[in-house]
Amino acid sequence: MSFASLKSQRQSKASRSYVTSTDNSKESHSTTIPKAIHPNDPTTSTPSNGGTVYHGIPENVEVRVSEISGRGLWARNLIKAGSVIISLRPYSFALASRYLDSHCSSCAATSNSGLLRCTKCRTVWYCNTTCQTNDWSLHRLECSALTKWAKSAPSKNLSVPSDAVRCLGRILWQKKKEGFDSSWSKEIDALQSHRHSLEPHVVENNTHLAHSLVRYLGLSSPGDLSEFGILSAGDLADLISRFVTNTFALTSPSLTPVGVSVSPLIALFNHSCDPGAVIVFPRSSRNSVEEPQMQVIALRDISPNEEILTSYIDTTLPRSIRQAALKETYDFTCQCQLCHDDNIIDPRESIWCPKSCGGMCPAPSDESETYHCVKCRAVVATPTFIMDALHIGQEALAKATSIQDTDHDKALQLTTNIIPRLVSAGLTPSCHPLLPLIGLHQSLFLSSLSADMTQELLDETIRIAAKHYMGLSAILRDGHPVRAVALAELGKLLAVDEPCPVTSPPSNIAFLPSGPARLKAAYETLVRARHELMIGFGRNNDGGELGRNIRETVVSLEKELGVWTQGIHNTLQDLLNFSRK
Ligand SMILES: C[S@@+](CC[C@H](N)C(=O)[O-])C[C@H]1O[C@@H](n2cnc3c(N)ncnc32)[C@H](O)[C@@H]1O
Repeated sequence: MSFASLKSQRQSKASRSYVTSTDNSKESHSTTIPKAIHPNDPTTSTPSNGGTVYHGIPENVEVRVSEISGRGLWARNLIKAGSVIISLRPYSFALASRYLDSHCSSCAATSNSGLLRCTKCRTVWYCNTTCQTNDWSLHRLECSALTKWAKSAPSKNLSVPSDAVRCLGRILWQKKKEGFDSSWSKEIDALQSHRHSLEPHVVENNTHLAHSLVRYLGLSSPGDLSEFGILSAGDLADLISRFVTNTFALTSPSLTPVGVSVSPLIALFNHSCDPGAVIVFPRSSRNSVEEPQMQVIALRDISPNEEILTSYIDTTLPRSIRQAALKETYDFTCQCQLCHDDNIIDPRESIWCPKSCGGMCPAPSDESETYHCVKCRAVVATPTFIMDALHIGQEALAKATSIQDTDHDKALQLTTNIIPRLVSAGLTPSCHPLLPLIGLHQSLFLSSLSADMTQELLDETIRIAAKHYMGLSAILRDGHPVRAVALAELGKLLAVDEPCPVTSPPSNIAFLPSGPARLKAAYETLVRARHELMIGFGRNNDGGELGRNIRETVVSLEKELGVWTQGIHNTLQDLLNFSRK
C-alpha cells in the first residue's frame, strides 16, 4: 500500500457526533482560550513557535498555543460554513507511483488528451511543456535520481521509489535551493516532530524510509546528508518524524487519494473526530501554475475565538480504531467529545433493537453479556451470532481490501456474501465494519459497470450507492465532502439511461422507479448533492470541479424533464381538443 493511501485512510473522512454539541467552543482543548502568538511578526520568538513566519496566513485566522495540543489555528471572526479558510499550493507534493502516468507531476491534473512523458527518466508525465518547464528546477535533480534508482532496482515493480521518498527528496532539494535560513526552510524545520516518543515499530518504518531516502539521493552514507543541512542521525530521524506527522493525502476533486502533500501552515491545524473544517483539493484555480491548490473549508459556522479543527483520520471508524491510529502516527490521545462521552450512542458501533422498536443499541463487545436499546430500554442477552458477525465482517473487510486490485472477482464475492450476514445480524448501515464493506462493494460494482450492463446490474449498483449514502449520512455532517461525493455518485447512477425497458422488476429486488420518475429522482438527488458539494468543496469554488460537473448534469436533466413535461402537456391538450370536437 502506498504512503498516500495509508495517509488518506487516516485522514480523508471526518464525522459528526451523534449528539450534536450546540456549544462549538467545547471542541477546543483547553478551558482557557490560549493566547495568540504573532507568527507574522518576525520579532516574536517563543519556544513554541521558534519565531516562524508563516507564509499565506489569512487575516481572520491566528496561531495560538494550547497546553494539550501545542500550536493550532483559531478563528478571529465568524467563519461561515462553505467558506474557504486557506487556499495555497503545498510546499511539496508527490504522486503515488500508480498515478504517475495518469496525472501531471506539475499541476496534478488528469488529462483526456494525453500527457507527455519526460524522455530522460521516463517516469513522470506532464500536461504540456508549460507544466514541464514549471517543474524543471526540481525535476532536473529528481530526474537523475529516478534514473539511477530504476537502474539498480531488483525488479520492475520496484523501479520507482514510493511517493514518501520522492516527496522527501523534493523537500531536501528545495531547502537547499531556498537556503537553510530562508523562511521556506524554517517553516519546514518548525513542523512538529515526535521522534523521542515513537513506538518501536514506527521507528522501524521510519528507519526504512530514511534508508530509502539516502539511497534515492544517491548518497553513500547518512553522513553525506550534511549538504542538505542534516548533520546527525537525530536530524534525519526528526526529518522523517516531521514528515510522517505532518503530511496530508493529495486527493482528486472526488477524493481519490493520488499522492502526498506537505504544507507547514495547514499542518498547524489540530485534530478532532468531529471537525469544523476539512482539507480538500477542489481544482478551482483557472491557472494551472497554482494547482494543486490545497484548501481548508469550513464545514459549519465557526465562531470567533474557536479553534479550527480538521481531522487526521477516517472518522467513520469506531473509537478504538481511531484512537489507535492517532496514537501510532500522531502520538496523542484524542479528547474530543466523540472519543470521550460514553453516553453517546455512536452509529459507527450500533445495531437495531432486536425487539424491532426502531431504536438503536450500542453494538455489544466481547466483554458484554447483555446489550440494551436506548429507545425501548429492552435488555437482551448478547447472542453469539452478533459477535461472530462482527468478527467475520472485520476479517472479510481486511481480506477484500487487500485483494481488491489483484483479484476483483474474489473481493466482490467476499463483499456479496458477507454484507447480507451483517445486515441480518442487525448492524445498522453506519456500523463498522458494515459501512466500509458497503463502500468497497460499491466501488467494486462501479468498476464492473460497462456500456452493455444489464438493467439488474445498474439497479443493484444504485441500491448499494443509496445504502452507502444512508450509512454515511448518519455519521457525517451535511456538506461533508465524503458524504457529498457519495450523494453525487448516487445521483449520477440514477441519471444513467436505463439499458432496457423495465417490464416488471424481479421479485427479490426492491422496487426502483423507472422512466421519467427515475429521471426526477436523479434530478432531485443531484440538486441535493450540489448543495452538499457547495459546502464541502467551497461556495466560492462553485463546489469544485465535481460541483461544476454536477451543475451541468442538473441543467441537462432539467431540460430533459422540461421536454417530458411539455410532451405530457401537449398530449393532454390534444386529448382535450379531441374530446371537444
Ligand atoms: C499536524 S500537527 C498539528 C500542529 C501541532 N499542534 C504543532 O504545534 O505543530 C499534529 C500534532 O499536533 C498535536 N495534536 C493535534 N491534535 C491534537 C489533539 N486533538 N489533542 C492533542 N494533541 C493534538 C499532536 O502532537 C500531533 O502529533
